[in-house]
Amino acid sequence: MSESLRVDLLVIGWGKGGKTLAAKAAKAGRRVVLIERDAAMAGGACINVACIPTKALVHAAATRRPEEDPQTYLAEAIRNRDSLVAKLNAANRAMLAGSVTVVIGEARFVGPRRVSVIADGERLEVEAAAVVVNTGSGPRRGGVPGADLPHVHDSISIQHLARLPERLVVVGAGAVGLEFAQMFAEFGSEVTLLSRGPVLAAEDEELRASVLGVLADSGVSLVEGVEVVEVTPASVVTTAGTFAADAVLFATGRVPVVPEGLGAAGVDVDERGYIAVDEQLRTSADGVWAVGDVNGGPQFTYISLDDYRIVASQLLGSGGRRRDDRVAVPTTTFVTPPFARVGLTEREARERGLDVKVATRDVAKLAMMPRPKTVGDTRGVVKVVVDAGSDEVLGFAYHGIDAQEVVNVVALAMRAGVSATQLRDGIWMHLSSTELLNEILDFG
Ligand SMILES: Cc1cc2nc3c(=O)[nH]c(=O)nc-3n(C[C@H](O)[C@H](O)[C@H](O)COP(=O)(O)OP(=O)(O)OC[C@H]3O[C@@H](n4cnc5c(N)ncnc54)[C@H](O)[C@@H]3O)c2cc1C
Ligand SMILES: NC(=O)c1ccc[n+]([C@@H]2O[C@H](COP(=O)([O-])OP(=O)(O)OC[C@H]3O[C@@H](n4cnc5c(N)ncnc54)[C@H](O)[C@@H]3O)[C@@H](O)[C@H]2O)c1
Repeated sequence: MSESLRVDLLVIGWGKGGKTLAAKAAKAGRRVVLIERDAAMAGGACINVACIPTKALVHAAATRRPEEDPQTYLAEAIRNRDSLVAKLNAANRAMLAGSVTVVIGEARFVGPRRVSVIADGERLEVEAAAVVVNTGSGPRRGGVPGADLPHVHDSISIQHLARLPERLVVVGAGAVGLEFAQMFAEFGSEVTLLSRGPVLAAEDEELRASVLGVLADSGVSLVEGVEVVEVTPASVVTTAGTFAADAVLFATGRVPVVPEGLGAAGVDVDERGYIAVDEQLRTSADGVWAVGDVNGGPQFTYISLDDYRIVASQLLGSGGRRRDDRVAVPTTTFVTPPFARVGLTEREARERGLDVKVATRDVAKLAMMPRPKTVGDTRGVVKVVVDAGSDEVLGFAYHGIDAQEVVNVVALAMRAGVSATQLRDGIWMHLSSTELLNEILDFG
């Protein structure tokens, strides 16, 4: 049997941007269908397999006491993570229940704004006035011999290991590589991190050294400037020698996940295979938008959420919001302690010929921010780059506790035109990590 539906909005994929849009549009009285291909992915990657489960494991690893048995501890951490994910997954289902028609099955375009899906053994066709593609990205697997051996993992499968590997080799040192390398070292594995080029190459040297220092202290052996040649059942063969491994993680970036039938829908992709969009996230097909990782923008949950705002402004509002409205977007890599940045590095600022004032401090030496001392983690370094003429904060990088919070304050200041002096003279709660701004920005 086959059924056909005509609705106002069809969302393909249960990602952050799409689910938020589906809920808002339904609340505004629109008829909305959301199609998700995997029942276990209710709520999308972030809550089920990416941000949240990995940060739960990072926290568990960082708080393991040396006397705790690594195998038992990992098993417990995985159980706790599973229980958290199950709760979030259920909450996400509940959020759309009763307002959005959710269909579980793989969506495939069969024409302009027309999609076909097999759900519960039946074929359903959905035609919509507006279609939003939110199908995400998937891990890029290593294209070397042996990369499909059973002990070779991506960022999802490595989270479900039955036993902690004695020796783990991590290939790729982006956010995933850094977070997992340190996490597994702290769980008790012997970890080797292999990187093609220098790790955190875009960062100023003080920050790079600080992050690499904590990785080394956690027991991660870093090898830079190396290419993987082959994976064997017990090793990773590289241009810099052979590394023993009973598990291997490929953390070598992401590839787009696009629905089949983009041609039938008139939706173009770019040279990397991501759906091509303009500054309002419109695709080449009228009435079709792409949000989240699949549109080739920065791959963060909060960017997918901002993509939602851009599409919502067109479908439910006055249509003004654009991608190029984004200013001072912060990032955080969740090593322990975390490393956050917003804006320019000193090197970038100087390369642009800007006249800058720069301050760098070790967290341990910040007299006006006692919080790290009270929680027993004084690792890290903080650096700020200020325009000497305008007093504008050009860049801020902080490796230390609460970095993911402090960077948001600085990012907001940069967006709102709050000067470095105003940030320095801010009345910041004692004890908070924000207090570091009172000290680091005091150039006097
Ligand atoms: C290990 C890891 C850790 C991360 N940590 C962070 C972090 O700490 N902070 C952060 O901001 N970002 C983090 N990210 C990035 C973040 O997870 C992604 O940017 C974000 O989840 C992308 O969401 P999205 O909106 O693109 O869609 P997704 O959440 O990827 O959802 C896409 C959905 O579409 C479904 N789908 C695909 N094709 C079809 C189809 N044809 N039909 C129906 N459904 C389909 C998929 O099953 C999936 O559920 C992390 C990523 C990884 C891999
Ligand atoms: N804390 C966070 O916000 C967070 C955490 C994890 C992931 N993410 C997001 O997920 C995405 C994916 O992360 P990722 O770390 O997989 O990707 P990435 O693109 O950040 O890093 C991949 C690294 O692997 C290297 N590489 C690629 N192919 C290689 C090969 N064959 N051999 C050796 N090295 C190779 C690349 O040069 C790069 O340094 C990122 O875009 C990131 O934004 C965010």
